[in-house]
Amino acid sequence: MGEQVLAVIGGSGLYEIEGLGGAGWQEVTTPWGAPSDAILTGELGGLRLAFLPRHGRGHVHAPTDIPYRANIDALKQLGATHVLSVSACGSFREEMGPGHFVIPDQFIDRTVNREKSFFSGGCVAHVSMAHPTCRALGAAAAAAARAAGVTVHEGGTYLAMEGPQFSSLAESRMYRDHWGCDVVGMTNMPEAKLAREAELHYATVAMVTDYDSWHPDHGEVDVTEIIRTLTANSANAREMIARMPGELTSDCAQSCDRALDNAVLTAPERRDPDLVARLETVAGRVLTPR
Ligand SMILES: CSC[C@H]1O[C@H](OP(=O)(O)O)[C@H](O)[C@@H]1O
Ligand SMILES: Nc1ncnc2[nH]cnc12
Repeated sequence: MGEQVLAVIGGSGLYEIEGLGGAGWQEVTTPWGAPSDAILTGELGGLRLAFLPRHGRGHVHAPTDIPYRANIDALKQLGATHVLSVSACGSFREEMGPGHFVIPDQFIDRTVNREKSFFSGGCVAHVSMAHPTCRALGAAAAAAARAAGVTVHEGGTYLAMEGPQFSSLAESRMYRDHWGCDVVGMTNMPEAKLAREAELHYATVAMVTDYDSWHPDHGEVDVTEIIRTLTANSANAREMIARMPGELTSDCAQSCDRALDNAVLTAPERRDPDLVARLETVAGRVLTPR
């Protein structure tokens, strides 16, 4: 069992974290372009940690424009084995109120305008997304958040929408009443798909900021309201992250780290050498004879 390295992708409202030993911002280049920002690395309670602000410091990337592939590649280059996504979300459930954290175990991907795979013609691969999150990592995050005093809901379906506009009332009702979704956000797809392709353990902490627009007692989503809740959520997220070293285990029963076993269909002699070279970080384990 190699060393576990935790990557945290911070969402809206979480652009840096404090308390890392030997902290420094590292510029990382990737064959998929530049990541969202430099990556803050350091040590926390004996655990190596890498923190990447998904929208960049100062919130410069819109959900559609986030360089999702570069982010995952860069984190893996830095040795990440686990990726904990920390994201703001709207809630479709009365009981999942603003300030609560939800640990989804399913996603519905309604995004349409993003690069969703590292693989393509010249090296085709199909990984399973039946269980898109790492249960062990999600449970560790749930325990850390509860220890930080947060109300946590384990399990649920995250609807990933393209944005940047919020949902219409009809969409909000459809996601909630007909599709059975629990929370909505704009960024966890294709992030979760790419983490799976890169054989990383991935889980999301979806921090509720609002009731989207379906709730009869709450008005439509309002960004000012969201930001007010985001500030409190971000403080709780920092408390949760500080407790992750005590909760992270190597107990994954889903073999997230072997997701590419039997996934690559392109015959070795038909593979595009340039693409194979670009895939070295994410898929070198199965593509490059060692
Ligand atoms: C600030 S409201 C909308 C914005 O917040 C979420 O971002 P993230 O998932 O990175 O926390 C949501 O997905 C939207 O991008
Ligand atoms: N209601 C909502 N819809 C999409 N993304 C969100 N992020 C925070 N609240 C959201």
